[in-house]
Amino acid sequence: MSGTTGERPFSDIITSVRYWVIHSITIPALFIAGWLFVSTGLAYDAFGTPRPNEYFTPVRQEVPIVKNRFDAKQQVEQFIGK
Ligand code: HEM
Repeated sequence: MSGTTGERPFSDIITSVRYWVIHSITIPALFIAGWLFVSTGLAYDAFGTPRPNEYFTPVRQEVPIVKNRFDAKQQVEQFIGK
């Protein structure tokens, strides 16, 4: 038939009981997993994002702007006190 890819239509899937048996668990589970990922602080460690109290250190009170593109890695290591 023209105008169809032959896949099961979304309208059929999301009105089926089986879809909701599965996804009434998986959708909230994904939401809660995301919430915990952020609230436990794991996201900071996974992505290396500074925590709110880690932007400045006792030895560096100015904003950590990378100014030399060729020594960027070394500059970042100085900023984080390595
Ligand atoms: C660990 C998480 C998930 C698992 C294990 C899972 C599992 C499944 C399974 C087994 C099906 C086939 C269902 C059926 O034919 O009755 C399905 C389809 C589908 N799921 Fe999930 N699901 C998960 C998360 C999600 C989330 C978060 C969304 C979106 C908010 C989603 C959207 C869909 C859609 C749109 C389909 C239909 C896809 C298609 O056949 O074209 N799923 N999923």
